[in-house]
Amino acid sequence: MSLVRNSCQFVSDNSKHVKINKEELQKQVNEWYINNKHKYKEFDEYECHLGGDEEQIVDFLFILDSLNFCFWPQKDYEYENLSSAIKECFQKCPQQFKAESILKMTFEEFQQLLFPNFPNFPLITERFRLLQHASEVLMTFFEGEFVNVIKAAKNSAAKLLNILTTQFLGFQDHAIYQGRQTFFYKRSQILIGDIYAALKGQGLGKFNDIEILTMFPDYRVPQILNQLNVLQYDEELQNMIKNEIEINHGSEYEIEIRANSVIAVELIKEEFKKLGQKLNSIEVDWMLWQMGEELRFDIVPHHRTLSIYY
Ligand SMILES: Nc1nc2c(c(CN[C@H]3C=C[C@H](O)[C@@H]3O)cn2[C@@H]2O[C@H](COP(=O)(O)O)[C@@H](O)[C@H]2O)c(=O)[nH]1
Repeated sequence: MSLVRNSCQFVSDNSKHVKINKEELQKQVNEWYINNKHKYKEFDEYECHLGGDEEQIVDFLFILDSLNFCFWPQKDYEYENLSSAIKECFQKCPQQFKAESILKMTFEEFQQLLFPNFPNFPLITERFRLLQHASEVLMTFFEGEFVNVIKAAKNSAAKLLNILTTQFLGFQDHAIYQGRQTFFYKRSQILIGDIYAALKGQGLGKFNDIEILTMFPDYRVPQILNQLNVLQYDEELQNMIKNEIEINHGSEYEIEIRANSVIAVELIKEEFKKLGQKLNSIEVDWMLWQMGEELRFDIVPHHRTLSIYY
């Protein structure tokens, strides 16, 4: 995706607080390659829980990835908890998350469905607002069906990304760095990646240009890259993260962390290619995200930014 790659490259070339250690990166890729770390776990969690109905699976992913952000402020509730809660709703009553039903849903019903034990879950009112907004867009432009958004993209990931980031406010994940627009598009790209992975590139999951997606700049992948010294932070930034001091959305720190994560994954992909292992950026992402998840209690803390984008 040239918007994301090109704008993140500019940030990486001009970063003051974050540096990519290319030697460390090469060393890591060789280690991962030898230990087959790039054979990431296939994500087939969806089918076994949603009976393989592809429309229901993409509806589930649209809801999930409209809400898939900022879990860190709340202990004992992570991505997996949200994924399971939404899946349970779909198993009990798939109509509940159709756009028409969401527009009739009260905030209390929403909170009870997805965050029953956390009435004050971080950004919970934002999550409800984003879901209602997305439902209004589906009703207004896509006859209330997310599957019509996918069909409008005609098997192009680039087209689907463009529709998601132009029609849905919640997916407009970009920032301004030294006056320039910098694109990340984390949740819209992860939504496309999830549709592709869950449907194994078939049917509604068939994209002729899936390789245009970049990694999904969240807070877990930079965390593992920092732990492995692939991403090096200046002392001030490293101390803020070590002391779990919040970093503002849109700050140079935050943008440089996210943009250098995007570029580091591109460089990792190139190193794998030199070893004869062709991977898409999303496959490198999944490998790193799973590593970060597994090690999350034993590695340096991740950066803490309150955001609806990741
Ligand atoms: N870069 C990247 N970020 C990802 C994911 C996922 C999970 N997705 C896969 C898993 C199964 C499905 O097949 C999905 O493909 C969640 N996140 C982000 O992490 C953060 C959540 O972390 P914690 O607080 O520990 O739950 C939060 O920002 C969330 O948005 C990914 O894959 N890549």
